[in-house]
Amino acid sequence: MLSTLLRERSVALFLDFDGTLVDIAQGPDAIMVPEGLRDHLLQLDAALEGRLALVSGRSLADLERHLGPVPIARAGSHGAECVLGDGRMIGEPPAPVPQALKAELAKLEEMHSGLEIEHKSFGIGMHYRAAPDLEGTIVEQGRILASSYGMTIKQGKCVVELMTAKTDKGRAVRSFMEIEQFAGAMPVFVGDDITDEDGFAASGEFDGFGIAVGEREPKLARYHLASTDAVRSWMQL
Ligand SMILES: O=P(O)(O)OC[C@H]1O[C@H](O[C@H]2O[C@H](CO)[C@@H](O)[C@H](O)[C@H]2O)[C@H](O)[C@@H](O)[C@@H]1O
Repeated sequence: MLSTLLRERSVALFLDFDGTLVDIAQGPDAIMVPEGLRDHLLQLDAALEGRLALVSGRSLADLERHLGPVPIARAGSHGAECVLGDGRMIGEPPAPVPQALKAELAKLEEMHSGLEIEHKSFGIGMHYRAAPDLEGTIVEQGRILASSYGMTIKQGKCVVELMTAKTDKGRAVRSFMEIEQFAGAMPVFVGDDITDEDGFAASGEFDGFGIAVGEREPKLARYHLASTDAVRSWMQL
């Protein structure tokens, strides 16, 4: 339990969003945010003296759309945008998504029924959860587009993402750990997807560890929680 850990160590807690705090749904906008989650996060942040950070593949604007304003540290777009609880930004924001790419993706979406394009502040999500057979095609198209537009490609659960910045969740953890309020604490990163492995690895660099959530076989996590419900129970203070 987190409460036991907090009695022993000064902890910096990094929480992924989709698949960790909220259940995976059919599309990016179909998620159901559990009642009381925002208040629970605020309580946790207070108990951790500001050393809680959300680290999501979603943009910060999208996180806020689902959670409401959350004055806690958070990283969006896989670490491309990091802010502290008081709104101070860490680093520079990356480049926006090129218009020409948006136009190509609109055509691709028309061609493939079941493909959903998610427009994010600094990236694009190509979702194929509604048509899993499209995986090969979408991965291939993603590689071609990433190379033509000089973008970084990432794969997650039924999604191929193109990012304008070379970034990952490990970079977000390192950025926060350099800030005074996080420095010296033991990072614990909780996440369910492949992209969370970078967060697990970075936590290890600071003598911390990762906790994998759900059914995916993790590579670098030390512990495991079965579901988002289990995560929320583990986080009870
Ligand atoms: O890092 P996360 O907070 O876990 O965000 C990762 C991606 O999550 C979202 O996509 C995933 O969740 C959707 C809703 O449950 C699901 O339909 C989709 O198949 C998943 O890949 C989000 O839409 C992406 O932008 C995030 O990068």
